[in-house]
Amino acid sequence: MTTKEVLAQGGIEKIGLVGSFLKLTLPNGEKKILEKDIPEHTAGIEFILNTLVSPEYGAIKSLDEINAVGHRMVHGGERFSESVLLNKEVLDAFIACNDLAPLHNPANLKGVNAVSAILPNVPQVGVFDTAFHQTMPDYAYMYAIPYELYEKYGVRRYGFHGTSHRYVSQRVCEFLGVDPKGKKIITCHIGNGGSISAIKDGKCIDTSMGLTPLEGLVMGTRSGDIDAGAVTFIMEKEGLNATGISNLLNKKSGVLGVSGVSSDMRELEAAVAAGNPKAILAEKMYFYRIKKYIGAYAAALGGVDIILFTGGVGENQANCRSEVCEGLEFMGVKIDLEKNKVRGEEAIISADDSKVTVAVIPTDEELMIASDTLAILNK
Ligand SMILES: Nc1ncnc2c1ncn2[C@@H]1O[C@H](COP(=O)(O)OP(=O)(O)O)[C@@H](O)[C@H]1O
Ligand SMILES: CC(=O)OP(=O)(O)O
Ligand SMILES: [Mg+2]
Repeated sequence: MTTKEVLAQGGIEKIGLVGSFLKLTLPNGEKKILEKDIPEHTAGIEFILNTLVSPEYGAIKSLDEINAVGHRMVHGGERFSESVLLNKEVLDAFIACNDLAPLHNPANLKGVNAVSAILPNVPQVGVFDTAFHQTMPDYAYMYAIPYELYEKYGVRRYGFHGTSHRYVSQRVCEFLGVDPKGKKIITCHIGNGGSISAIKDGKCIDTSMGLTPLEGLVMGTRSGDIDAGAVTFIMEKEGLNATGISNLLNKKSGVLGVSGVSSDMRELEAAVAAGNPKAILAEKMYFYRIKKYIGAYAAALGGVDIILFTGGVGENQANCRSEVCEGLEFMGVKIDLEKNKVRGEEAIISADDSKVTVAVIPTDEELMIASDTLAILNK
């Protein structure tokens, strides 16, 4: 961690399915796919650790070299406003949030348990997606529904991708050589899931995701904002129960649902280039929603100094950035189309005479997790 050197990077896909594999990037940049039957998460963690120490791919010589393990944990509710050392009491509080993120939290816990089983004496740290957003004021995080639903079940807006919003908002200030104090920043994390945050003096004051990662932007397969009246209407017309409507809005909507083509923005771009009208519509909706949130957050912040793009789409797709910023000249946003051609690297993409600085900052949630873990270890 002194040099922040990446020794190995990778992830397992298709756990419990046919054709599961570990995708690995070696320090020299070489990519490998290691196919392996991985029925559940503990076997997956075991395979990762064995790969780390194997002579062929070995990044380390022995598991004894691992001083700590940091985990991305998605929903920490109101309990966690910063990263914490994991112990039984903390994990019980985390499990209590399972209902709020049924897709993410149980999987996170499996990762923790697997590491505990294999490396019982190594400290583990939890880094929560929701933590950075805990500074939102109540009038931004409350829903206008009966107050007792907040008291009984914690129904409120929490926000997600907080580790990414925290990293890029700090990093952009380092990159530009400015102090976060006094700065108004809008961070656009646009990946498979997408969210936007408004950040004042380094603190989050609003973010587009809510109780769950469904609110806000149009995403790959998620609808984002939708009239709750439309939700109950569809449930009645289509005879859907809670699970049915949740699947429809989380997995079959967004650009996939509108275009019928794909949830992947590269494939959507290809369909747009081929003139597919539904793909063109889906793309316009996707960009328009981002623009609306930028306008809203400029108002919430009382102005904006920096707008930045991150995430798979935000880092790579130039026309997303230019379409989103088009027409925002009135608020001092002027993109330089030549500079905007950048892909996956830190850059300023606004014109020299743009009042607002627009930037691309590739996110690095892993570095944030490692840094938090080290800081807690050193405490
Ligand atoms: N070179 C690229 N050009 C356009 N879109 C890209 C590019 N690379 C990745 N993407 C898009 O980024 C999205 C995935 O973003 P990512 O941040 O990896 O998602 P997540 O972490 O939420 O799974 C996909 O829609 C993908 O098509
Ligand atoms: C919380 C969330 O939406 O995460 P992801 O974008 O990784 O699905
Ligand atoms: Mg991501």
